[in-house]
Amino acid sequence: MTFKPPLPAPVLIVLSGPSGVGKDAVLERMKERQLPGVKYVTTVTTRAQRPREIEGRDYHFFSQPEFKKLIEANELLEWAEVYGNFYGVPKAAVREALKAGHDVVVKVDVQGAASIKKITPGAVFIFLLPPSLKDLEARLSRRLTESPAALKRRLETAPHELEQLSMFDYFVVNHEGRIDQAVDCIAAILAAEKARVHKRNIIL
Ligand SMILES: Nc1ncnc2c1ncn2[C@@H]1O[C@H](COP(=O)(O)OP(=O)(O)OP(=O)(O)O)[C@@H](O)[C@H]1O
Ligand SMILES: Nc1nc2c(ncn2[C@@H]2O[C@H](COP(=O)(O)O)[C@@H](O)[C@H]2O)c(=O)[nH]1
Repeated sequence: MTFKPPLPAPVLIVLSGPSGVGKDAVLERMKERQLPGVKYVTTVTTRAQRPREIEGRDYHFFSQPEFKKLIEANELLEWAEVYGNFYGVPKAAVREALKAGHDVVVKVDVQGAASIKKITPGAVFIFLLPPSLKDLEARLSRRLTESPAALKRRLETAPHELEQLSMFDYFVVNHEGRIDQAVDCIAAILAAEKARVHKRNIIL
């Protein structure tokens, strides 16, 4: 008898969590650690570019009319208005990366995760959690990117987002000063998902 183990199927990871929990910090560390075969799809936003942000790395920065065109051309896997700006996931980039056999990671807010779950429940939904609301507030404040009013808005939204935990497949706690531990946990989830006997079906 000849035997070959099954080929692992590409996985679509949807990373979500309240603003300031550390999604970008975790993604940045994942990139630094060069997890093999993983592609990160940069999302599109109409939000103003922050001083240290780089076009194409942090976001694709679009004007509102340009964003509207993407919606009309059905080029976004999902889109949402978040804190007064528009954000969306470019469908073609996700599709092409999966087609090339890569595992794909996208970062969205909780409403984005809910939308993607409706479209393709076969994605893997990970909720990044803060150790406490106090830590979340400290992180968002330290980042110095939000006006006091915007900070308040984001912090008031967080408890409602945290109530959506049951929608997710996994939670990962981003403990203070332990980003690598969160990355280890995501890498373990990815490894387990790739070893599934019954593959998840990704429909885009
Ligand atoms: N484990 C951690 N320990 C300490 N500080 C952290 C940790 N993770 C992230 N931070 C810091 O917390 C702040 C918020 O992190 P980050 O910008 O990555 O959050 P985010 O979830 O991507 O936010 P948003 O949803 O608003 O884009 C940053 O200053 C980041 O350096
Ligand atoms: N639904 C979507 N949410 C997205 C997308 N890209 C980013 N985000 C989330 O928006 C908020 C605000 O982000 P910020 O950079 O202004 O702090 C945060 O939760 C992001 O994760 C997207 O394509 N769709």
